Amino acid sequence: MPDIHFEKVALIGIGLIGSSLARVIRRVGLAGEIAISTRRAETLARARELRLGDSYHPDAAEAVRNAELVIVCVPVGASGAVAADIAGALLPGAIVTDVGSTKGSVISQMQPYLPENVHFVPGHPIAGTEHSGPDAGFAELFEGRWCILTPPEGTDAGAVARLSRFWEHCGSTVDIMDPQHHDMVLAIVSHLPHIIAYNIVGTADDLETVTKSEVIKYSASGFRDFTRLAASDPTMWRDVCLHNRDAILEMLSRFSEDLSALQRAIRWGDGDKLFEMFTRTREIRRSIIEAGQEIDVPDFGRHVLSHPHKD
Ligand SMILES: NC(=O)C1=CN([C@@H]2O[C@H](COP(=O)(O)OP(=O)(O)OC[C@H]3O[C@@H](n4cnc5c(N)ncnc54)[C@H](O)[C@@H]3O)[C@@H](O)[C@H]2O)C=CC1
Ligand SMILES: O=C(O)C(=O)Cc1ccc(O)cc1
Repeated sequence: MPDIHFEKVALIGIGLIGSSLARVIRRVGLAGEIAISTRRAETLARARELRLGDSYHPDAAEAVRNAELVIVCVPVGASGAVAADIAGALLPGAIVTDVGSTKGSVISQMQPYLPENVHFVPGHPIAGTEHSGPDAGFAELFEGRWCILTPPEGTDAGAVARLSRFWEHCGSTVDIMDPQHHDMVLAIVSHLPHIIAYNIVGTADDLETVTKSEVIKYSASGFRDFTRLAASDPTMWRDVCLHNRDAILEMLSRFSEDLSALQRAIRWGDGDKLFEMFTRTREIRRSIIEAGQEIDVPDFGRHVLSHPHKD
């Protein structure tokens, strides 16, 4: 039995992250009841077929009624609308959290709606795949991963501790961070790589001199890695770009400057510069592996490619 237990947990949004949470909450025994709500009737029906929860609600406010823990698992652009929907039905003393990839924007969208008598502790599991929808989730997703919490100043320490313990039972290690800092860090380590992947795959697709079938046929593992990221959910990544705009633009402008320097070194045949740079970056990879962070995305969800998800 875990040392933390919620009588009722409500999951709003039941895609990759929401359904992974439902599975691990059930497996570990973190809740007496799992209530699920999501926007589309088909997705809710699929969650029911998969037996992800104990109750299913087209209306998010119904799902959160009497829930001690509410986890909002929707694309970041929808978090304000969800907060508006659930605000009037929240249990006094409940913990309200989310899993969004951006934090500053989620806080500014949700906080104005939330009553004073709930504990708002925004969160972000640094764990995911390129798949989406309720079929894509798996209970092990959060194992050995970080989860960042960004509680606003003055948040009740007991609520932060309870939510931290919850994520630890899901297999994660928790870090507490300022939301602005979170958004800057994630812009470089997660958002930019996805944007670069979308861009390079788009560039390859637009080429006139190289055919699409050649791109597919000869794609070496480097290009394949980009195609995995570029297959990620368009709604989710549109929202990330729109909702972490400043940090992403800052990182993109640094990236462009460095790319220009690289371009110049190639144009002028400056082998020393190229060698120096490629040697420096190699060290980062080595440090990641030494820190035990080099975990390939597991194959658990791959079969869902045959179940295209429409959300
Ligand atoms: N996919 C990933 O690798 C990761 C995603 N995240 C974050 O988790 C959140 C959810 O992402 P995924 O589970 O991957 O997305 P998903 O596309 O698999 O699932 C999203 C869910 O939200 C529901 N939804 C969309 N708009 C809604 C609305 N207005 N009201 C109620 N439900 C709504 C959809 O029906 C679906 O059930 C996003 O904020 C994303 O930034 C965080 C870490 C990793
Ligand atoms: O699939 C991958 O490689 C990811 O990077 C998953 C991911 C996507 C978004 C997040 O906010 C956190 C993790």
